[in-house]
Amino acid sequence: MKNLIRVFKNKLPHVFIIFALLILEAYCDLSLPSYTASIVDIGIQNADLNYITNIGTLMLIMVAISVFATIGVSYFSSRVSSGYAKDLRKVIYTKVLKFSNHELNRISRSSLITRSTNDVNQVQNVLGFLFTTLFFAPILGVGSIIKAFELGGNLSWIIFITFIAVLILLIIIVIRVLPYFKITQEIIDKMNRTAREILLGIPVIKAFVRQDFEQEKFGYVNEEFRDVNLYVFRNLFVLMPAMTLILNLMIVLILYFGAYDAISGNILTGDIIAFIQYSTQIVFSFIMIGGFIIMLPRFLVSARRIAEVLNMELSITDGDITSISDNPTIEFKNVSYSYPGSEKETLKDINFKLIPGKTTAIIGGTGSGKSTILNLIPRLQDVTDGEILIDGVNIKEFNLKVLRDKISFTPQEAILFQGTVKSNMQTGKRDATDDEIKNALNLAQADFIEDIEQEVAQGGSNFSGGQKQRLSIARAIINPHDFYLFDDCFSALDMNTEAIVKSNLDNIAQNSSILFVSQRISTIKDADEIIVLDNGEIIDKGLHEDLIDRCEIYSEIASSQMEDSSCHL
Ligand SMILES: Nc1ncnc2c1ncn2[C@@H]1O[C@H](COP(=O)(O)OP(=O)(O)OP(=O)(O)O)[C@@H](O)[C@H]1O
Repeated sequence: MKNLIRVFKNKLPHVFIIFALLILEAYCDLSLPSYTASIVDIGIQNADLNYITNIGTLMLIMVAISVFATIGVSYFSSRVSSGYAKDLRKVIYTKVLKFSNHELNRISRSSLITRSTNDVNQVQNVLGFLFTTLFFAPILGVGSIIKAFELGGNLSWIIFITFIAVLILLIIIVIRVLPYFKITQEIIDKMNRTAREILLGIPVIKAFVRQDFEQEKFGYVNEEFRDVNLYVFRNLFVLMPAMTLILNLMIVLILYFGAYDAISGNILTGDIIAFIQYSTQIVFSFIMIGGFIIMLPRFLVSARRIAEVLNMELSITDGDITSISDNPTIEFKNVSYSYPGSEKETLKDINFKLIPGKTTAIIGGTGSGKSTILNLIPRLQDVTDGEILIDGVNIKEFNLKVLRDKISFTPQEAILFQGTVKSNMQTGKRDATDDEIKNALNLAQADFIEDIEQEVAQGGSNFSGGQKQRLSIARAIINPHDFYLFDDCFSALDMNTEAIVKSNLDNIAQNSSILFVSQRISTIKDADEIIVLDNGEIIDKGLHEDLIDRCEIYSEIASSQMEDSSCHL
């Protein structure tokens, strides 16, 4: 929770203003019943119109000040709560951007969305409520109790009984709904996850005619959410009528016993009216505090879920070295890797070097660990054993930004962002000029782009798979880097285009290290070193011609591709 409080610190000046306004509001509200009593007991009793007018004017002024203070409180509390929600969302996203795959596996992406939207909203709502009620209720409640006791000591027991009744009611409701607040947030996570999966899988769902099944799946979560909400609100809805009943019973009791006291001369009529007003204010304070107590568990559940994100220990930490020499060598030294929670080693004792000016390629069957090797270089995940060295220094010792600035990484899935072709290219080079963008598009053979201001839909859904690949290659080569990592991102290019793009790449990256991952022999056959990976282990390394002769797996892949696609090796 410390992180949540830290974010709140800059809101404190406004909180003090709110507090001052609340005291002003409470002072005005507390003075009104006394004035009413004076009008009844002095003004009406003595038929003194002048007195009634003076006190009445004073009451109007108090009401005006109270209204002014209420408006001020609402204004500042909405400023504080919505500003806090904005700051929270910002720190959550800043933190999430530092997450490695390890952290993203621990808190799912759909849960991260719920936490930064719905959970932050819950915190915002409770915060707004906190200022307008919880701060105000004790001031008004305690003030009213003092005033009520001053007026009618004999009737004070009625307030005590009312307090006990309200307390019992609140305890019953809190016990009944408390466990359901956590469940509600978890069901929202589940609903987001299901909806996201269905929306992303619409083409597959349609192709396999699975609409009914998916509808049923979503319907089930939806109904679960409705049932929990219904239960919670059914309990909460009891609160208001029950509170009104208690309030009315209290007024009847005061009138009944107050009448006895008035007849015996122990209390004045005006004081009974004022006593009723103070007692009503006391009950309203209880209601406000009760409402807050009911909202509190929901707030705590959401706050804890946000704190879990903010407190998440990062598995990838920054190193201190802030410079890397030009065109360094990367060396994998006895590297092994296991995914968190998996007992199996995905990579076992990997050794190879990326040398400036040379092209290295990795080939291997599905799931052999090719992408995992690539992810280790920009430290998207860290080795579990062994080390990766840059010019002899462990990559963990370098500042992450400095390290990643050296690397151009193109993942297997071509990821484009909503915006324009230009904005996507500028992800590769922030200040890329139009000419640089056009040149990169040209080198990547993305000649289908007529205008760099052309719109890119979310996820690049308005481009074909092959077009997306070319755009992501253009983005990767727009800025010179020391290392170019391509994870199977030539697979949708035809042989001719692939050859042109690779030759362009060789020209612009003459002194850099290039690492290709591919399942296609045609992509890798010209590499200076080809690494054959099988089941997480390097089974051979060398040139295409040598591997064809001596490596059984490599020659099998090569011959199967010759048969399948008449590829000329
Ligand atoms: N996030 C993950 N959590 C657990 N296991 C994973 C994760 N990602 C990959 N793996 C496992 O690690 C192994 C290697 O995966 P990797 O993606 O590196 O293979 P690959 O050779 O690139 O496969 P492909 O050619 O299909 O892209 C696979 O068995 C896979 O199941």
